[in-house]
Amino acid sequence: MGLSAREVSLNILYDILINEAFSNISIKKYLDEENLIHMEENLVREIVYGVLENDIYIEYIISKASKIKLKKIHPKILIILKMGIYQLIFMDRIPESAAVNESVNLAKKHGHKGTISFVNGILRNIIRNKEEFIKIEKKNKADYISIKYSHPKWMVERWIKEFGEDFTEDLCKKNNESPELNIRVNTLKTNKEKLKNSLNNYGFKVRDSIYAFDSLIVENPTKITEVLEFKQGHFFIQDESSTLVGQIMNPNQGSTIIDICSAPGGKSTHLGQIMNNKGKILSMDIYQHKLRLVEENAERLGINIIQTAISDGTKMEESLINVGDYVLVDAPCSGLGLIRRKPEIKRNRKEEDIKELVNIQYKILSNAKEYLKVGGILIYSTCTIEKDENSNIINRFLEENKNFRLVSIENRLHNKENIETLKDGYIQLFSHIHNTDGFYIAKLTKER
Ligand SMILES: C[S@@+](CC[C@H](N)C(=O)[O-])C[C@H]1O[C@@H](n2cnc3c(N)ncnc32)[C@H](O)[C@@H]1O
Repeated sequence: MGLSAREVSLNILYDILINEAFSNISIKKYLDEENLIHMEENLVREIVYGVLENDIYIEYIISKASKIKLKKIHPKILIILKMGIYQLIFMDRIPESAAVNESVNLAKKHGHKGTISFVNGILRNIIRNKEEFIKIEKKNKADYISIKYSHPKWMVERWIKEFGEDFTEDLCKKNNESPELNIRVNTLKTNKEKLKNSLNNYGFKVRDSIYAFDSLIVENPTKITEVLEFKQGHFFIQDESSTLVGQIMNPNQGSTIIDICSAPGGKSTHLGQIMNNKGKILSMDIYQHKLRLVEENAERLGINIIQTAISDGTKMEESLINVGDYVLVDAPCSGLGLIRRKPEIKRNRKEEDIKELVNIQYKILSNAKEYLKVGGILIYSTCTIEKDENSNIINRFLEENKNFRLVSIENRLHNKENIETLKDGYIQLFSHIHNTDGFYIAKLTKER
């Protein structure tokens, strides 16, 4: 007999929390292995994402309920407890008895007599005094936000300093809500209306996105990659924010584009689409295995003007100097704009990483400027909301390169709702304001 939904959830969470696996990859791997019915797959996703989103809060509850310190609890038993508490506190549709019994069954399989009564005791204690356990006794707002919305303290403090308390609370709250899936219509093969109709016929609920011309939002996307239109390359899964990069660059047909950090090819393939598959795109990345994804995606989408090349963007490629009509730096970044989709970022990302990333980003940008022809367009983008990785980088770059300036992107968005910086040549998107991933895009030109 195959594994139960909760056993699969335990394996996935162990993989993510202990082996630092990525949630999307681990979930796919385990769900592909087990043949769970649709409802059970949904339960797995709900428990896995729920525990990851609320990890700090759940640990806070355990620390109040357990005499044994968190670090002393066996990792598997701790995850079983977390899953049990998530079901008890955050899920309405699971009866308390089921949450306890299923957790005790898991403890029987993975622990011993002592751990069984430990799990049983803690969960029953929480049921008896729920209100007491969920109460957050913190006077300091940063501590409160950190526990309530399970974001590490350094992140909350950084954001409070940057954006203020209310903004940070709204952002952290939104980060724990499940995002909708966005797809980009491949206009080389179909159009928005045609694709909408086909997807509606399968029962998918689809609506237009706000800012991007070629994006659609799918409200019930389960198994969308199994439809014929996906296999035939009629669409690509890509957040609206990321689709705006190509839209803002808006390259002319026949141009030469250098995409320095291109894998898995979301933006390169979109640029190929905008250029009507005419011109040349050099898609580079530091990882060979990731470049294979660029090639696979280009093939599925019917784009043949992409040439891939392995290259470290921090090192100068002399052969590319003055070659690009357009250069894209979609830089490696802290990913703090993607927490809704990858909640494990909250746990794995460390504050010290940001400094290191800024160095890499600036080095890549400094090489990128050499690859651009005079009069060409340079786009810098990230999926983060950190000022150090975004506007601070661009301001420093402009300070040190007087031959570059920001270019207005006023007519490049379908809608201007809540965006006031279009004229200034950049945008910073936030999940709780724009309902997209947190994302930064700046458009610059080389004047001489
Ligand atoms: C934000 S992702 C790019 C996403 C891609 N542009 C897309 O739209 O699908 C950043 C990429 O930078 C690559 N990368 C990291 N360090 C790099 C470096 N030093 N040089 C070139 N690429 C690098 C990573 O492998 C990753 O694929």
